[in-house]
Amino acid sequence: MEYPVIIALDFPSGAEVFHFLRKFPDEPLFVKVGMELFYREGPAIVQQIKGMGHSIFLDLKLHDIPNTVGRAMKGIARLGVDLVTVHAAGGTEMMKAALAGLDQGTGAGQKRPKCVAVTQLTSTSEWQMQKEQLVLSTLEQSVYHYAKLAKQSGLDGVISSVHEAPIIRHLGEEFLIITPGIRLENDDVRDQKRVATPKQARQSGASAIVVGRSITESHDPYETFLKIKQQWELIGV
Ligand SMILES: O=C(O)c1cc(=O)[nH]c(=O)n1[C@@H]1O[C@H](COP(=O)(O)O)[C@@H](O)[C@H]1O
Repeated sequence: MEYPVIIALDFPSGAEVFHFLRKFPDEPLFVKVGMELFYREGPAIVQQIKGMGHSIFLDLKLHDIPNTVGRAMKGIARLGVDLVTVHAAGGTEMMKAALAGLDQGTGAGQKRPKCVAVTQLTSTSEWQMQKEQLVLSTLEQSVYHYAKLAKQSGLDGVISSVHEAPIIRHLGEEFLIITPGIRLENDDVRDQKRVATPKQARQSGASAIVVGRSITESHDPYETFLKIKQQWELIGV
């Protein structure tokens, strides 16, 4: 992807986002607006960040009946974002409805936002998945199964941990594999369960990484961002 390091803007308010973005030089970034920020600030925050020249991953992880998801995606496409998410657990009918909604909401001459499916969250362990979701396969099998359903539904890719990226890559070079749960060597894992470094992500065939707190809570976010980008770029593919 053009911008392989996506910064998760997990802040409680727009004011904090702009304070954070001022620490970066004037260059385009790929940033993720998630539920915390979007539910507080609404669609205006998307327009404001877009106005600064950044690409936007609007991560609202839609998971509802096909009709509702399709209609919601129609509205989301009108925001002119670059990437959106659904939960693969919503099923193929729902994922197809999401794409149809995005197509309907994309204006003439605009690009349809890319749509990727969350497989198993990186905060889920295999034990949890088996006990709480009653999915009695390995975690890798579940993620791969969801990735195949996403592909069959016509989606552009998936979100998974770095650990499942190599097997998902069998679904094709063009299929996007976006991997959160990224930590630098000595970082605290916190609520994540399946983590990896940027270097491991690149080596595993990920298309891009999502990094939140390692950058947002760093004493020098821009320097940490550059360090992560460098780790990514140093690995040949
Ligand atoms: O869809 C996501 O972006 C996502 C999926 C997933 O399985 N795990 C996951 O951590 N994320 C997001 O990636 C970001 C990770 O944040 P940090 O753990 O602070 O790097 C958060 O914004 C999560 O919402």
